[in-house]
Amino acid sequence: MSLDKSHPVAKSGSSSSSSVDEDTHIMSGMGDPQAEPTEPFTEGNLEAEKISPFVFVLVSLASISGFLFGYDTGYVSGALVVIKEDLGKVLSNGDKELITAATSLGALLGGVIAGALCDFFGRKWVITFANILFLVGAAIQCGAHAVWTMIGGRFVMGWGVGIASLCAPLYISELAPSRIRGRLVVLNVLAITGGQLVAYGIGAGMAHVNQGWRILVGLSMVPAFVQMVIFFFMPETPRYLVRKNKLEEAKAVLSKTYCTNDEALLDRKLDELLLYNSYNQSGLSTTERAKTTIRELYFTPSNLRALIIACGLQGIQQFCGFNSLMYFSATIFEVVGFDNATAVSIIVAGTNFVFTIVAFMVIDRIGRRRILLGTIWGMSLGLIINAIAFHFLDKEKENNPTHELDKDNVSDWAYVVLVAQLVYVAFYATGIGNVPWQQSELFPISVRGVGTGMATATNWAGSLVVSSTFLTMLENITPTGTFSFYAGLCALGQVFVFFVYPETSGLDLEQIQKLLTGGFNIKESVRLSNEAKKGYKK
Ligand SMILES: O[C@H]1[C@H](O)[C@@H](O)[C@H](O)[C@@H](O)[C@H]1O
Repeated sequence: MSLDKSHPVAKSGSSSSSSVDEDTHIMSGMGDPQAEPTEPFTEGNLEAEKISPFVFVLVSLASISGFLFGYDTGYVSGALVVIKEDLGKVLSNGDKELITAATSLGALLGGVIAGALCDFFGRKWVITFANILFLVGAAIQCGAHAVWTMIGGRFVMGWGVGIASLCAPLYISELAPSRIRGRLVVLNVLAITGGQLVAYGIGAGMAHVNQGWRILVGLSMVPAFVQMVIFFFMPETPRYLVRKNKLEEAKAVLSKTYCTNDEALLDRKLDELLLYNSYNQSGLSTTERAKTTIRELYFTPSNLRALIIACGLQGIQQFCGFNSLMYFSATIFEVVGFDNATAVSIIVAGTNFVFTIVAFMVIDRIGRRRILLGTIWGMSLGLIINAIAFHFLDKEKENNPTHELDKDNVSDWAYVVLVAQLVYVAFYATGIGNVPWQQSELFPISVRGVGTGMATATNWAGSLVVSSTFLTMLENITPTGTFSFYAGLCALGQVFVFFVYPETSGLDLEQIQKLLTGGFNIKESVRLSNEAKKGYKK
């Protein structure tokens, strides 16, 4: 198979002057570092061909991982309320925190190693493995009669959540045709937010059922089992197969994901994948491989840029404080005086879900960067209004200490809190709630596993910090102080996105990695993205 030098990816000397080649590709098989960001896709390119419905089937099945991520992080808030003395004693706040945090901690550890596992065993087998962890974790919890058994079960499940949170979007983005890659990854986030919503709903339904929380946990085993069985029959991604030098298998998967049997087009795509995805580390010991990969991640400037963007976006997603709402919204609404706080918190989860659908519809058309720049400021706005409303609520309470007990007379400021939080959630779900999960597209295959592992770990570390400090912050610096603090962090996030996040929508994975050579290349990325979109068939 010959390398087609006229192909945009292989061609050099295009118009981008910003893409000077300062990067040195350490490993062999990494493609021509002199190559510039590429031309838009046109006729005669596989990316311009029709997309097979088969892709949607594969992606939907992979998104069961997202559903489990959402369900397993979501059911805890409902379960904690109804466990009562089922674990041998009344749960203290400390017990509740440990039960909640055990999953985030497991996910943090799972996220760190998930990328390396994916590179070693293949994407599909790691997703299968995550399901085993989901099943074992759920079984331990269902049979738990002591707090520490429950914590152990949540911890095992957390490993599954962390691994799946990296592996499912990685699988999807490596399989997806460029023009709809963003949407397909959002489909997984839609499954996450859907899983959270379902968990809240079932949790509310189980609220008065004796030992109902065991059913709530046990139900999570159904999708885990189904996905585990199905994944035995799923294909690997073409990019992973190329990496493993299984070219015929890669070509067979490509011909299924695009509606074409055109050998020339398929070969051309394979050439392009080979240029960027074949990665020869044979002959190196495991330690040498690890060292080389880490060196390549940190010392190749384009990879370091990818890492800064990926970790930065995941950091913003968590440190904007969203999960404190996700986990504690019922508590907040109870404090501001709503009678049916759990029902109100379902509205928060529902808004998160609905606006992820909005993201699904616009992420490839409008683009990741523009969506983020158009939404993060709205999160700050929602948080500031929230902070102001809490200020006046506190004033009202000072003036009328018995007001809190008067459930029939909810203050107007409580409604302002509700609306402000919904505004915040809507902006979050349209943008930063899903864009960071596009992380795989930033890294070349040689460091994709480790790079996305670091970014996923940043996400779970952020989630752990925010959820374990939120209640203390409310107490020590008041709700007004807490929400103002998060509003400030969102503003910093907006600045970060403006300066370092290039537009990646419509670009091929291989184009993006080229783009990050020589700088963040924001202007060039916007130009390439616009041209790529023009080149697609209607
Ligand atoms: O993308 C998801 C989604 O936004 C969830 O609602 C949130 O709980 C997760 O932390 C996040 O990673």
